[in-house]
Amino acid sequence: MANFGNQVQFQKYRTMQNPDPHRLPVVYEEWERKARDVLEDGPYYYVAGGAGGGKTMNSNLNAFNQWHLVPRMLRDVEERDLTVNLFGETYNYPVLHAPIGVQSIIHEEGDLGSARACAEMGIPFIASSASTEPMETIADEMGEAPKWFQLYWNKNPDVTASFLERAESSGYSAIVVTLDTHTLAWREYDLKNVYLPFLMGEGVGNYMSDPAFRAKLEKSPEEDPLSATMQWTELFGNPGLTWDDLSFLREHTSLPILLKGILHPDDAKLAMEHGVDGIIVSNHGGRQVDGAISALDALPQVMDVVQDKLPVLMDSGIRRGSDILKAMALGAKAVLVGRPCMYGLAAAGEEGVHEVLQNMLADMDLTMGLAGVKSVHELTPSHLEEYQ
Ligand SMILES: Cc1cc2nc3c(=O)[nH]c(=O)nc-3n(C[C@H](O)[C@H](O)[C@H](O)COP(=O)(O)O)c2cc1C
Ligand SMILES: O=C(O)C(=O)c1ccccc1
Repeated sequence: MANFGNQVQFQKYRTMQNPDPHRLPVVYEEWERKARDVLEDGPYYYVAGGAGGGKTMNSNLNAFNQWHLVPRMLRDVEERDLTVNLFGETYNYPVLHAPIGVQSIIHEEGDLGSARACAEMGIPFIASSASTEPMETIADEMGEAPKWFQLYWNKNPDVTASFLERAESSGYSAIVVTLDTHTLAWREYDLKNVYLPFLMGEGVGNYMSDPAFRAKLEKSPEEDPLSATMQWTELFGNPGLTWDDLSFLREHTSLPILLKGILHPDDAKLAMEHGVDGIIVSNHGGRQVDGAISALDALPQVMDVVQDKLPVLMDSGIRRGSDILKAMALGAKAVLVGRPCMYGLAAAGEEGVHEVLQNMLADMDLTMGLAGVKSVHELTPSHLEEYQ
């Protein structure tokens, strides 16, 4: 059987016989442009904007240009292997859908459209704590397909414990704890546009449906949505947490725990000392600390500390197939794709997310083969040259 990339590529060239005037973009930048065309300023900049002046958001992309692949020849790359194993599960591709909140502001299909696209491809969908649909609805929509849950660790331990218990009992197989967003950063465009989706009741599905959250309210969210939203804003983030608090999570879940937002090698060391199961090197797509190190630049330093003791994943800046290969050559076991999926969702709902992921993986598979690499497991820094 032909490899994934060849199949997708051939299927596209074959449409030459009957061209579709409404076909979806192939060029990545055209997805961005399409999203800009269909979204109002508020939601568009909520997705596309970064913290402060967007310096880190730009460095995330530029960092990939610092590294060049050095292709090797005559290495029998006829049958290529893209599968990865994480926490005892084998996944089709080294790619996961990044946790993204408030997807209802992007397209009416929202979280469920993205979740279905991932389910169809066997790509783990990381459901956000800030999804508009409750995690159980997303899980039902996905059936047996792989799914992880992202935790925003809030100020109320009962609500946090309840989220963990709900995630485990509704079939999620890992917990991603996002540490870099205990407070929303200074986001110039959202402030300019006076745009905060939660105040309009978007992205709060897990909270409004949570028994521990509801127990704290005088009136139910159905009776008094505004008070419930105010309660949410007070509870959402917990800037007071420390490393010692991690034991609380372990007590409330038996699932693997990954920490998302690690950039400093000393934090990677602390993560290992505190017994977590995985690390995600990320700066949240440059949406939190403007001027922060790019995620790709942080990766080698984290790898020096972690080596192969824990799986390290990364996100922030993955746009094309070669980006995935570079991140993996520097040590990432898999990558998370964020904004590109949202541009796909904006342009064409579920079909758009599917298309964006499929194109990126086809590009990755073909590029990998052409670089002389037969399996994602073979990728090492020896496939790269740093541009001085
Ligand atoms: C609109 C939007 C919402 C996001 N919401 C969440 C979230 O709820 N939880 C989370 O851990 N990360 C969230 N992220 C960060 C992503 O998981 C990921 O780290 C980031 O998008 C990677 O950067 P990139 O998309 O530029 O590659 C969000 C990102 C965007 C663009
Ligand atoms: O906007 C974000 O980056 C984000 O992570 C978030 C935070 C709270 C709710 C929804 C999304």
